[in-house]
Amino acid sequence: MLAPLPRGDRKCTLQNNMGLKVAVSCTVSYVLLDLVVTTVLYAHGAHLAVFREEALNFNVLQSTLDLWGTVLLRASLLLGASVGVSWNRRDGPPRVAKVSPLVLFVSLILITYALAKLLMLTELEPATHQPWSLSLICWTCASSLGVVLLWTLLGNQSNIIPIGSSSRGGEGGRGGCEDTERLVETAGEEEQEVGCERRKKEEEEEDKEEGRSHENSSSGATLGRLLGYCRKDSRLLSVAVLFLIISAVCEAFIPYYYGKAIDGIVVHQSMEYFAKPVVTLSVLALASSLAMGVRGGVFTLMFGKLNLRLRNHLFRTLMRQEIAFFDDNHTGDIISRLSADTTQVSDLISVNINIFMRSVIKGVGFSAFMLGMSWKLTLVAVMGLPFIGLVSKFYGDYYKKLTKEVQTILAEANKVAEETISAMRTVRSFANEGGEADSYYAKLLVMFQLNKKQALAYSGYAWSSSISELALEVAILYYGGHLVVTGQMSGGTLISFFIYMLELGECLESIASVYTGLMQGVGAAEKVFEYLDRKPKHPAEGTEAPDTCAGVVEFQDITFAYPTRPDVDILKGVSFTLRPGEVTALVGPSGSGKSSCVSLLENFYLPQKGQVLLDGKPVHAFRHDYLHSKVGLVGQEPVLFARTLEENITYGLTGVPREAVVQAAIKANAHDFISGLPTGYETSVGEKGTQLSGGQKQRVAIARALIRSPRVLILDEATSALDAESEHVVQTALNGIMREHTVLVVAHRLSTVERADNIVVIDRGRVAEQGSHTQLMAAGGLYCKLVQRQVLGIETGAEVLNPAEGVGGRPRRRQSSSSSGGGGGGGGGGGEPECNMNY
Ligand SMILES: Nc1ncnc2c1ncn2[C@@H]1O[C@H](COP(=O)(O)OP(=O)(O)OP(=O)(O)O)[C@@H](O)[C@H]1O
Repeated sequence: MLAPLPRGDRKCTLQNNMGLKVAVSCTVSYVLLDLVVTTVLYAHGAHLAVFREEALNFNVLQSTLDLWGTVLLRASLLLGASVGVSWNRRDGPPRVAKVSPLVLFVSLILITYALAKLLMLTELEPATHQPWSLSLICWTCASSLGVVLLWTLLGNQSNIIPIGSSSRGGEGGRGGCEDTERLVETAGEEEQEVGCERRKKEEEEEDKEEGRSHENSSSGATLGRLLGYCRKDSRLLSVAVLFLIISAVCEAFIPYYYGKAIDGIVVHQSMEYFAKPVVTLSVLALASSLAMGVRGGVFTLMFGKLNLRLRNHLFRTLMRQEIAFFDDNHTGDIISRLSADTTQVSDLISVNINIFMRSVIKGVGFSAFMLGMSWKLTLVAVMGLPFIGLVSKFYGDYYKKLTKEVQTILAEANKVAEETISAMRTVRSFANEGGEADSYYAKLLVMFQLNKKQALAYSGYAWSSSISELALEVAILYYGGHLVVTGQMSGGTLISFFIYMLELGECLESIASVYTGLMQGVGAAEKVFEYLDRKPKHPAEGTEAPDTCAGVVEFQDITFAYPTRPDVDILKGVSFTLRPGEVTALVGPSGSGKSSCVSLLENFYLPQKGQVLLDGKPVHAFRHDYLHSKVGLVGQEPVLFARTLEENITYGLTGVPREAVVQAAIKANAHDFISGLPTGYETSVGEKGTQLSGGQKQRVAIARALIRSPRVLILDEATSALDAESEHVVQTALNGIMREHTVLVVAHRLSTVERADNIVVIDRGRVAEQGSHTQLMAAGGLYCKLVQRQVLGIETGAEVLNPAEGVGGRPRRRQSSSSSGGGGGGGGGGGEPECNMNY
């Protein structure tokens, strides 16, 4: 038994039923109207005896009885569809929609036939002398188009089928599944599921449709915005457009004068008649080629300017984004927007719009000339064009679908290649070159299968389009020949007409191909604008820049989750203080949140609760450059840039004297190895500093931090990759300067931890305990257990730790560095006592 429909659903059902009824009654009325009008026009009013007369003496060249007959075909198509959708409200409309292309094809044939009839009838007497027949032909064309419209209307009823007949429900058309579940009390669960599945599919289809129509409307807006982007070059653009118009107009006249020249020889047989058009032709060709050259140059210049502006603007916008944006977006995607998409966008203006405008102007000019020369031949050409268009569209859609699939697979293959090549050392150390090559090859094979389909589709397309073009050309030649023979046209005009037609075909082809380019360009522009419009969620808008900075840092009741995983709190109510002249060590198991504390102090992210204060003010309140000159960071795996050592040390600073660079390098124990290099401070370090050892990289990174004389110095495991000797010297240097700074060390070495004034033990995002080494050892808490286990090898039952982790939570560096290749092993040779290994 069915429960009563909720009021909203009932309203919707009624509306949908109404829609279907309206569509069906419109169709039936239209069929009646078509029948009456066609009969009246055929019978020249009420002269019905004509049916009998023409049926008995039918002559296809003179009679319009066959044209009247087309009304029967139209009526049966529409009545059949109406009965179908009324009979089966659920499946009828989709079936009707499915055969829409066929109905369009039939309608085109009807129109073509009507136009052919017009040509046949005008062989007897001019069309103006046969008003009834002319009206009948016009009506047949119009009513055939009407069939397409009504067919679409009936097919669209699939989107608004009432809930009761197992379609979508709810006032807004959403949530149909839930609504139907409420409706059906006794229906089997299985049936319900099937219904829901179908409705989901329908919803998806509709979403796609909505997406497509939205795409169309937004394409115009994007194009407009892009043109607005070129406003600065509006003068240049107007020059380009002016020359484009000049060259297109000149080109449009050229075939006309070809015909005149031929007539001069063939018809007039006089050099005078021949020379005039040849001179005009030459002038036109010269003007057109000159204009074309200027136009091409100016458009290319515009391409360069637009590209420059877009890339510059986009890169600056990217630089402003918050760190979470880069956590969330794949580097490859960002780079592809910066390179491929911006190129496509500039192409859109410089190539596609250029060709599109040129083709449209030329096309209009050619059509006007063709009409002027012979409306009859133009009609024959017009009759063929829709069929060629239909073939192109059919194959074009299929080809586009295949291309999309190929691109998806290609992107996947590129991902494999990118990942493998960027991790080549790891791949080599696991001897997995073959495995990676195989997985790349597997992706390529899938692509090749699609390429085969593409090849097949292309042959089909090339064959059918060239056949249909050839058929049209033959028809034009045949009918044109007839016109020339019957004296309705000169031979020269036929040749001009033929050239025009071929050129028009080229114009239409380039409009079609440029349309794809335009749409791709618009798509790329939308992606670029999406980045350009993106407002950073955590903008660097602080303004504070006090003259003095004491360097007191307070973490006040911090609760923090990464924006990419907002549900997982990494830090939960963390509070501790860093004081000037003191070294604070952060220790704890891996993943406990130590580096996250560093990121918050660097203002990379905003905490959800609490705040990080520098001298009593939140870190985000400081001016971006000020904060980062007062807070220096030596990261866990310092990243160097593919520049010289000096440029790396002075990174982000300008006008730094060499002495300052050397001083910083001396403090970081980097000066000796740098001066030992053949080109010293001018030595390039290679991509990400791969031409240096891990220890050297870290010393350069320390120098980079020290050169700014920061008040707060963060050392995130900074000394872990140094050999014992280097570490000792760096440590001594750091000890010297530590008293001048507030130091936060994410510590992994017992020596560092022991020396710290304050040790903050973080466990699972909370401060487990804090104090000096002696205090914490005496307390016998987590810290004591960690130290005992690591130093003495005593099993303490501190299950919070992974056996491979230490005080700092990191796996033993010696093991990990060897497997990660250049990660940081260079200077980190053996020779350290066991208690000095990573905790
Ligand atoms: N960018 C990020 N997005 C989402 N989650 C992250 C991100 N960075 C770190 N995490 C998660 O936050 C948690 C804490 O990471 P964090 O790097 O702060 O730990 P840690 O104590 O420094 O560990 P380790 O000693 O191994 O470096 C981990 O569970 C990690 O998976």
